[in-house]
Amino acid sequence: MGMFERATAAAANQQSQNSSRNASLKKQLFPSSSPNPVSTSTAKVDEMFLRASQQPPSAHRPSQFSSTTNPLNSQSSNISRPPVTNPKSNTLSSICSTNGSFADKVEVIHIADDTPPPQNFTNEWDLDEDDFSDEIDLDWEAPSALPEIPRAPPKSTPQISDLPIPTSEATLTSWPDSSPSHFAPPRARAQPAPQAPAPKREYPYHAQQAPEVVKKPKRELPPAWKKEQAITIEDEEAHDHRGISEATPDAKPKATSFWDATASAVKAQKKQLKTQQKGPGGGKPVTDDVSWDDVHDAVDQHVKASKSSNAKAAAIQLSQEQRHVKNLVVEKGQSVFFTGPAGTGKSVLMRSIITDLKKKYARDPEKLAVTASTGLAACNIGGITLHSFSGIGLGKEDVNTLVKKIRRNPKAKNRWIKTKTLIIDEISMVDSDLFDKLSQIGRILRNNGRPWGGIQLVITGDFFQLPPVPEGGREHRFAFDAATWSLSIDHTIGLTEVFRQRDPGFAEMLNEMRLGKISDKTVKNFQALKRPLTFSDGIQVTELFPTRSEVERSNKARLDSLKGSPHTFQAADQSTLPENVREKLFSNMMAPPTLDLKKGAQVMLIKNMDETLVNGSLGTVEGFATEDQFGIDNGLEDESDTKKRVRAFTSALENNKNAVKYPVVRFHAVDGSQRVLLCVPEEWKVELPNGEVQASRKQLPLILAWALSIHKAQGQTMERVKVDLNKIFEKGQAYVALSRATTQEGLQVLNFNKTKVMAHPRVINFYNSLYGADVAVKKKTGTLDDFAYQKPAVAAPAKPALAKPAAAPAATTQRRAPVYDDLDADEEEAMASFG
Ligand SMILES: Nc1ncnc2c1ncn2[C@@H]1O[C@H](COP(=O)(O)OP(=O)(O)OP(=O)(O)O)[C@@H](O)[C@H]1O
Repeated sequence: MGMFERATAAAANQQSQNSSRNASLKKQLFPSSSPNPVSTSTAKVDEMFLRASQQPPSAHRPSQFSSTTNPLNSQSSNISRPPVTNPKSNTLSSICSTNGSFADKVEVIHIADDTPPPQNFTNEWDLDEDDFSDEIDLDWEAPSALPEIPRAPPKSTPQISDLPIPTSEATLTSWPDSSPSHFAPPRARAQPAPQAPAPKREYPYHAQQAPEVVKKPKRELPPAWKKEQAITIEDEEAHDHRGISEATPDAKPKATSFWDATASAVKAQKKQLKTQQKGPGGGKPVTDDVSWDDVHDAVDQHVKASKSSNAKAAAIQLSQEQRHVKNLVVEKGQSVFFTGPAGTGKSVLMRSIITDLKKKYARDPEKLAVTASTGLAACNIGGITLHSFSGIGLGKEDVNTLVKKIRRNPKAKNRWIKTKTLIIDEISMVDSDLFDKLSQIGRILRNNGRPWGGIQLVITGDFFQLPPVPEGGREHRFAFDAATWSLSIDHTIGLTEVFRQRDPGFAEMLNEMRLGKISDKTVKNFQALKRPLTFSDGIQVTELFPTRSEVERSNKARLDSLKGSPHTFQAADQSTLPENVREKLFSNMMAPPTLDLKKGAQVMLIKNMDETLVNGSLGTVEGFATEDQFGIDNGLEDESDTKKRVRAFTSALENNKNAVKYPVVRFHAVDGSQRVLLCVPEEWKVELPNGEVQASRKQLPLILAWALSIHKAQGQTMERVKVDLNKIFEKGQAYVALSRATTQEGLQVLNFNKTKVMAHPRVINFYNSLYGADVAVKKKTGTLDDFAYQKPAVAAPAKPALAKPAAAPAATTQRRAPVYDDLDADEEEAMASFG
């Protein structure tokens, strides 16, 4: 009997043992399950939830289902978002320098420099086996038989309820949508002294070659501004907010200098200065593109950003169920698959887990491999694709051929041997064949008969969201269909607490949609959302489309309708990957290779800047300005005539027409305020686990945002969304698209039709093995309180059902030994794995 047949038989056997427990299982909403049929686990899981519910609601929990938020006042779930712990969050610097940007013609900015790639830039690429043709293992053959994969052993797997509930409220994690770079330790730069006016500018690229660039004069206002404004403020309240809300720090002593001033004091100071400078024609642009208002606002935001970066970083506190999962992974070393509806904090949790695992493996970082099914998802968590990690290239060959290929690639082989914990994000887009192949490859390369050669797996994703790209028109084969799926995972855990949508009614509608069981009431509610949305701040809803071409067409048409010539910003890319792979990788990065912008263009921020300007924030381009217009150290420190200095500053604005002009964007921040920011280039990197950079792109952290693809929207939280269901053609698309919205007030749905909302039947079956879909629809968004409330009604004998393996019921009849014959030669599809 072959290995996989044995695995299948084992699962079938287990399934039959557990079948009697199914009925009671289905009464449970999102139990934690384990392949280990330990009968006592259920009670303990229930107790866990009971304990959880008996604890007073913690501060981090949303006022769950208690109020409907309005995108206009932004009292949304995002308000409580903590700031990003981002050493670069206040960086408004640029590495670009292009002359002639004031020319009144089409402007192409090449965000490039002549800096050679960083030293750790690698030219290794695991896909091309020819690159490693002189390897020693050419004649190696995989062993014909490996030890049998152990059947779900009667191991003493700790049950979730056995685990100590982390009591520390100090479970900190960075902002969920943080760029990978935000999790890196800050680059070496001087800690600002207590009285330091502002952090030094950071030049990500130049710093490596030209340290003197870092020593460039600080970005600060001319001293004249500081002095004059500091001494004229008498009353913080007596100022004009110009409609821009701003938090005033608690009980701060009266400011004595500009940089020590409270935010509102700064505002008042600038108002006074503005009044002086505007003169009778106040508000008129002082350059072709940017008005004084823009400049003042941008200075203001720069001050805020500086202050916030120095302030103590706030952080999301993980919920109790999130902490449980993290504990299982980090402390207990268990292989875990955690799933849950959109917005339940899977990404937040995964980032927190990665942070902790990085600490755990600080001495040997290569023990941790962070991967995702697609390049986009990988970029979002600072990892690489699963294909890239494993060194299988397109992965179409059979296992033995792939093993040989990896053995010829020392770095890939090393990764397989060294990795102790493998993170896989967006599992919904991983194909079952790939999962089985990698599991088998791990066994062979690590000479360990356990699935994946004993590597701890930490997997997340939601199978109701975008599925794997179908190959050659055949049916989707999900990772949970893999023969080795349930054997590879100790615990399957469903997160239940929805953070993104705080309106219980809306969360309920989405949950019905997710499960494909939509009540008439929900149909009516969705149909009522067809009304057009208009917002007083002028920022329009972002329309989500299934295809990239629709997105490009829509954005282009809107841009063309604006007056003037576009300012074009070209990305600066670095990579030594083979051209086809590089192209695919770059084409799937969030930051575009070319970005055309005009005054009036609607844009979305694609990096976190601080606590309220985050990945996903929408804004409008107000104009274009040079960096120097926002921070000039013009050597006037010693002069005493402040008015003269102000005039000098004004003149500097006029004279800096040779510097590159970047977009000044007025953003709709997540706290409901409007904030203006000069957007300068940022950098994105794709790195191997050992820190080697495979590819990097420098580009403005902006995309046009009248339209966005559903693929790129996956994982985003958006305040204003428009979806036309007539355009939807794939299962999961409608759910992904609609579940991006935080509120109904910020969602417009055209042509809502029940039949357009397609949940894959096998996905439904799979989740039915975790909880009853009927129960879930009724319970909608389950909470820990729901579990506690249910407890008395659950008969004690039903408890053992929770110990059932996650995928057994759905997979038993469909599970099959993997067939590794040549798949359809669809290069394009396979390459999609890289993005
Ligand atoms: N413990 C928490 N406390 C407060 N807010 C949270 C918490 N966890 C997540 N959030 C917030 O919920 C929103 C959704 O989180 P996240 O993107 O991690 O969800 P997700 O499950 O990954 O969603 P999707 O499946 O749609 O990608 C974010 O705005 C995030 O800040």
